[in-house]
Amino acid sequence: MDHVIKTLTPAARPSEAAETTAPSTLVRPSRAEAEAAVRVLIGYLGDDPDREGLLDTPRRVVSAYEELFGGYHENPADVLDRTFSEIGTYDDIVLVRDIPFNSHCEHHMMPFVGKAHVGYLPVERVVGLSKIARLIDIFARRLQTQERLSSQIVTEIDTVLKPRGVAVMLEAEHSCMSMRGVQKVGSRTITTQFTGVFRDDPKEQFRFVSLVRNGIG
Ligand SMILES: Nc1nc2c(ncn2[C@@H]2O[C@H](COP(=O)(O)OP(=O)(O)OP(=O)(O)O)[C@@H](O)[C@H]2O)c(=O)[nH]1
Ligand SMILES: [Zn+2]
Repeated sequence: MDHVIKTLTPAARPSEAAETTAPSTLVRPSRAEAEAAVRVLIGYLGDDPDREGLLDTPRRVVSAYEELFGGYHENPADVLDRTFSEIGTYDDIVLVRDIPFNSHCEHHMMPFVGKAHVGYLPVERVVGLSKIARLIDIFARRLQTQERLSSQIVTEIDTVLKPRGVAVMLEAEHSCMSMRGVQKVGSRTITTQFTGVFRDDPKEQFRFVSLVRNGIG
């Protein structure tokens, strides 16, 4: 399975956007408990957590995880709350392509790394281009599936900007498939999700894919 092309069913619901945010009833373990868990893992692997080289490792691992999974503590709507209306009569596609991202699959907690391409058809207002990349990072820095990451990006842009349509394509390599398990180095998974005009009009969908692939629609 070298290339998997998946077109998800339409209309990811707005509630899905919050799906990977920890429910408020969940008691968050302390940092000391998280570091102790890393010590247990080191011991389970067969090494000595008290040897010099590993003494500081639990602290480092928890700090790294706080950074890699910082998306749980950020609100995607905040990123998109600033929009601009001085766009003249522009109403055609805005497409940001080749946005690098890295995330972690929720099944193995191993990285999947790739590129995102995001387009939308604005209605009167546009969002700062960098905010699209920031939005991707907020959702990517959580435990994810590539499918849900795709749908969350689309749903958030659709909900906040209310454009004529949103299109997203993610292409990524999953290290749980390359470094372990089935060990298929170089296989890429492609997911797409469309709303509005991109979902309903095959010509617009084709134009998005052409712009992503060739830079011309
Ligand atoms: N659909 C989907 N699957 C994913 C994603 N990330 C990882 N997976 C898959 O999640 C599946 C988990 O399958 P399991 O059989 O429960 O776990 P496993 O025994 O470790 O499976 P293998 O990876 O085949 O060794 C694997 O097939 C992974 O390839 C993702 O983003 N989307
Ligand atoms: Zn995995």
